[in-house]
Amino acid sequence: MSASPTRIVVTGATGRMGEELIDAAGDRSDVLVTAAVSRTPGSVTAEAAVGTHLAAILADEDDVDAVVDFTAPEATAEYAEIAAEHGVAFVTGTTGLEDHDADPLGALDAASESIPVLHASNFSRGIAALRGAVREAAASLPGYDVEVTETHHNGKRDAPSGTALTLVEDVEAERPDLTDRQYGREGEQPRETDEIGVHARRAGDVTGEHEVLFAGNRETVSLSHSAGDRGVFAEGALDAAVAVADREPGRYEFAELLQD
Ligand SMILES: NC(=O)C1=CN([C@@H]2O[C@H](COP(=O)(O)OP(=O)(O)OC[C@H]3O[C@@H](n4cnc5c(N)ncnc54)[C@H](O)[C@@H]3O)[C@@H](O)[C@H]2O)C=CC1
Ligand SMILES: O=C(O)C1=N[C@H](C(=O)O)C[C@H](O)C1
Repeated sequence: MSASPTRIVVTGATGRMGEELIDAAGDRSDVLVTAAVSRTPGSVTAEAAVGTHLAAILADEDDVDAVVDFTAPEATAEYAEIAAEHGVAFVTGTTGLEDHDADPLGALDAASESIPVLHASNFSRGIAALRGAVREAAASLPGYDVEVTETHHNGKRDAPSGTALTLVEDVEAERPDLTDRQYGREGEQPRETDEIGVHARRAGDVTGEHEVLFAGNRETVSLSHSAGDRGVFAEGALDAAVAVADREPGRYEFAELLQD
């Protein structure tokens, strides 16, 4: 007999990722969307309870295992706290959390004292593999210039992307000499050796592209990833929800779950 499905609540349910999560969950037997939370109008396709407030939904719904959240930093801060109050695991892919007034990163840390919490700037397995390759290249190409470029659809709110910032951190971990993040360039600005360039492009309906370029010693190495559609992220987030729902309270990493 198969195990019972992980019961999830999707926030931001009428957003691009919310819709994708509900679609992807509909094709799986290991997750069940029991409720959808949306503060903006739109139709929710799941046969699930629909509400505007996560707290009310969690008070009404029994046996929810995890909240899966792709919204906005202020919402993620609020929802993490509510999930913790109800003892429900919290999986979020929201980006732009750094230096935000609502302190979403602090809220995730606080919530992780009582529930499992997993935040990933990118839930694609391809990006998890790219990160490993980037760390390896950064370690074995000392002194090379590094430039990170991302391209996303014109509806994206934050820049640079959360994934680009994660890739920059991966490079910096191996290259402590790169202390100056250079977000775009203009005017007279010759490149300094301690710079790591970070560039964001917004155009049309591009799902998400990332490139890390290493250049030096008369050669270039380019490591890149392109997401074909948002289902890639939705699948990874649902895998994460299934994997962490029953774990001990704490912070979890997407890459570590892929190794289990
Ligand atoms: N980690 C990953 O793999 C991925 C992360 N993302 C991130 O997920 C987030 C959402 O992306 P999309 O779905 O494209 O955005 P979207 O704009 O299509 O949807 C956002 C949803 O959040 C809701 N929302 C926004 N502000 C809110 C608030 N203050 N309170 C309650 N609900 C609120 C909106 O009503 C909407 O339903 C972004 O931060 C994006 O960067 C997107 C794709 C993949
Ligand atoms: O907003 C998006 O669309 C995406 N956001 C994430 C990010 O900021 O890195 C992940 C993915 O690239 C799509």
